[in-house]
Order: sequence, then C-alpha cells, then structure tokens
Amino acid sequence: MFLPGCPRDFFFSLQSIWCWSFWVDILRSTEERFSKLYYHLRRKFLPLDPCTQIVCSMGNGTSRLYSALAKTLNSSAASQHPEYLVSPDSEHLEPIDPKELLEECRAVLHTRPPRFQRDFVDLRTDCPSSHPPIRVMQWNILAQALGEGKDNFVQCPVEALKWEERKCLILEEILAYQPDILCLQEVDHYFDTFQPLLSRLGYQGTFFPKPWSPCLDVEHNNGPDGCALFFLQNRFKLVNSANIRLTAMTLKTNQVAIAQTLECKESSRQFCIAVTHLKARTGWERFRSAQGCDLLQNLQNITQGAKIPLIVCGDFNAEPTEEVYKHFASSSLNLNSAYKLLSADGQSEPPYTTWKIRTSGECRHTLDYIWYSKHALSVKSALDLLTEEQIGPNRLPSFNYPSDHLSLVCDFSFNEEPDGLL
Ligand SMILES: NC(=O)C1=CN([C@@H]2O[C@H](COP(=O)(O)OP(=O)(O)OC[C@H]3O[C@@H](n4cnc5c(N)ncnc54)[C@H](OP(=O)(O)O)[C@@H]3O)[C@@H](O)[C@H]2O)C=CC1
Ligand SMILES: [Mg+2]
Repeated sequence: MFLPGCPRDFFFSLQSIWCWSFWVDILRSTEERFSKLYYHLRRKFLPLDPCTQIVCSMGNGTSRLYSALAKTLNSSAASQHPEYLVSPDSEHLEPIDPKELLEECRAVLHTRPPRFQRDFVDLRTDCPSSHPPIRVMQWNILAQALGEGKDNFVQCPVEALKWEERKCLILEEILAYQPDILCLQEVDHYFDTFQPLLSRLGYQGTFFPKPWSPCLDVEHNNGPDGCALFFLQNRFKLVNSANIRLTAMTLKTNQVAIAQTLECKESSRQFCIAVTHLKARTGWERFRSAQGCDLLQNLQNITQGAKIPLIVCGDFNAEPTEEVYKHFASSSLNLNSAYKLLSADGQSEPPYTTWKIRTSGECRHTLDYIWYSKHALSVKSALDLLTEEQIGPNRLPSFNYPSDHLSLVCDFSFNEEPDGLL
C-alpha cells in the first residue's frame, strides 16, 4: 500500500482525504438511500409469505422443518407474493426444534465431507458459579456476495460456495455449539435466512448493515452485509441497544458496531455485549486504530465507565501487533482477550483465526477476538481452533467449512464477588 520513499503520514493523509471526499461526495445521498434500502430489504426478505405459516401450522416434525429451511433456500419466493410483504411478524412463526433443524441441514449436506471435530478446552477457573455459563460465539461468516464476487479465494471450488449448502454448514456450526449469544460479521442474508430461522430457535436478533457495503457492487447481490447480534430470549432481557456507525477522526466511516446491554434472567446481572467489523486491508492500520478508539469511547459511555461488565466480539482485521489491538489490551475498560487463555502462558493469541489463499498468495492471520472484562467475568472454556491438517492444503473456505474465518466460542461466568474494579 505504501510506496517506497513515501512517508506513512503522507499516505495516511491521502487516505483521510480519500475518505473525506468519498463521504462528502456520496454521504448526502447515501444516508437517504441507505435508510430506504434498509427498509426495502426488510420488506423484501422478511418471511412473510403466509404459505410458510400455513405449511408450518399444518405440518409436523421433519416435513414442517424442511419447509422452514426450504423457504430460506429461495429468497425470491417472497417476491412472488408482494401483497404479503407489508406486515413483518416473524415473532409469531412456530418454534423449531434445533435437533430437527440440524437433521435437515445434514440431509442437505449429505454429499459433503463430515464436519471437523473441535473440542472445548477447559480453562478451569477458581470461580465456581451457581448459574449456567453464558456461551458466546464470534464469527465472520463470509458474505455470500463477497465470497462469490470479490474475495478471490483461488483454491476454493465455486461449488463449495453455493449458498444453498453453505448456509446449512453455517447453521450446522451454530446448532452444534448452541451459543446463548451470537455475534456475526459479513451477514448478507439476515432477513431471508438468519433472522427468520434463529427467531424460531428462540433468538432475538439485531442487524446493522454497512452504509456502503461492498456486496452492493456484486451482481445479483442479496443486499448489504453488516453485523448481526442474536441472543436467546429465554436467558436474557434486552435493557438497551445501540447501533453505532464508527468514526475515524470525527469522520463517519463505512464500519459499524452493535452494543446491547442484557440482563441475565437467572442471576439478574447485567452486562454489555458488542459486535464489530473494522476496516480491512493493509495500509489502513491507523484508520482501524481510530475506529477502535471510537468504539472504546462508545463502550465507556454504554458501560457507565466500566461499571457494567463487557464482552466485545469482532473481526478487527488487525493482528495483535497493531495499534488497535494495543488500545483494547490497555484500555481503562480492563479487557482481556479470551483466546489468549488457550496458549501455554496465557499471553499469546492463537496463530490464526483466518486462513485463505488469494491471488496474492496465502493469507494466514489472527484478526478475530473476544474481549471481556477481566475482573468481572471468567472464561470457563473455549472452543479449540482447527488444526492446519484439518484446514487442509487448499485452506478456507472449503467443502467442510463455510467461511474463511473460524468461529470462536467461549463460556463465560460472572465472578461471584465483584470487586468493583471491572
Ligand atoms: N461507489 C463508490 O463511490 C465507492 C464505493 N466503495 C465501496 O466500498 C468498498 C470498501 O468498503 P469497506 O467497508 O471499506 O471494505 P473493506 O476494505 O473493509 O473490506 C470489505 C471486505 O473485503 C474483504 N477483504 C479484505 N481484504 C481483501 C482482499 N485483499 N481482497 C478481497 N477482499 C478483501 C474483507 O473481508 P475480511 O474482513 O474477512 O478480511 C471485507 O469484508 C469498496 O469495495 C467499494 O465497493 C468504496 C469507495 C467508493
Ligand atoms: Mg471477508
């Protein structure tokens, strides 16, 4: 990104100018277009076809579930019934049994190789908790439009990216670990797939699309990608929710975050959960750093100056050596990165959370993190990453694994006696 002999600051100024002129040029109209597009998409893709509801209420077991899954296979079905697109009410759709949906996914995937085995590593804490742990999943699921149209995964066969099957691999991963909270990036099938299905599994979801998603440049895209946050309604009550458009040096950027304060129904304890996806690519390190500072500032306010325990999940697009990582590690919010606990000394991040082969060559990086308030929360266990052997020579995504990023899953518990120093 940087030319030899060009000072980094000069280049960064150019980036800022690009960013500034980009937004000045298009933001005036984009804000308006964005909100129109957002509501258009909500209307277009919410599962409002009453045929689905009728099939669901008539059917039982597998056939009923197959209908639920099959419905999401063809999002264009909604457009055949435009008269039914007006009043979204997916909350009243019939619940789905996760085991039966998992069977349906496996039936769709019967020609694919079996799922990789990943084990939870027990991280034995001295803080036994009387309440069940809170399982959090962080995952950049790979936007369908980017995977097919922009990412240039040169060793991944196009058949491995077919949405009808890749969707089932993503659902299988979620259903296998059954997180209480799900933090996703690169979601470009929220309204037609994840919101309807996960709401029927008992989750409450929030989606915040990127204002100018690169997915929109891809032919036959399914709308913008963005961050999505889901939590199980039987475990948590939503206290407040904020959709944050990240700024860099006061300029609005194309990156977003969602932060929600939840209350555990069992323990009545509150905590804040946030999800983000920072700017990608080499050369944008200072931009990411500024976005991280903005997110930390927002989280300071939302957690009332670290009074409320915090979990932040994200694809930070930054290695641990980057400034934005250091800001999080040294923040007054007192955060630790959960996956460091898998290392022998508890101080090192995993060697990779994403591994792919692009035209530019092999890209193996640690970019995804789950940060948590280290004085208020403990990590009881964490899902181990895939080995190099499991990932295979063609890397990710593949017929076995649907994204170029690995899911991270942790079980958290509240420390029994908070010392007030979150
Ligand atoms: N119409 C207009 O006037 C303009 C439009 N744009 C649009 O904005 C987009 C940039 O949006 P922005 O949010 O900043 O996107 P980012 O640069 O943050 O990246 C977008 C996606 O590209 C993936 N990515 C990262 N590295 C590469 C790579 N080397 N090759 C291919 N894909 C990669 C990232 O995946 P991961 O996070 O997994 O690494 C990420 O999801 C442009 O692509 C363009 O579509 C931009 C300027 C002007
Ligand atoms: Mg990506």
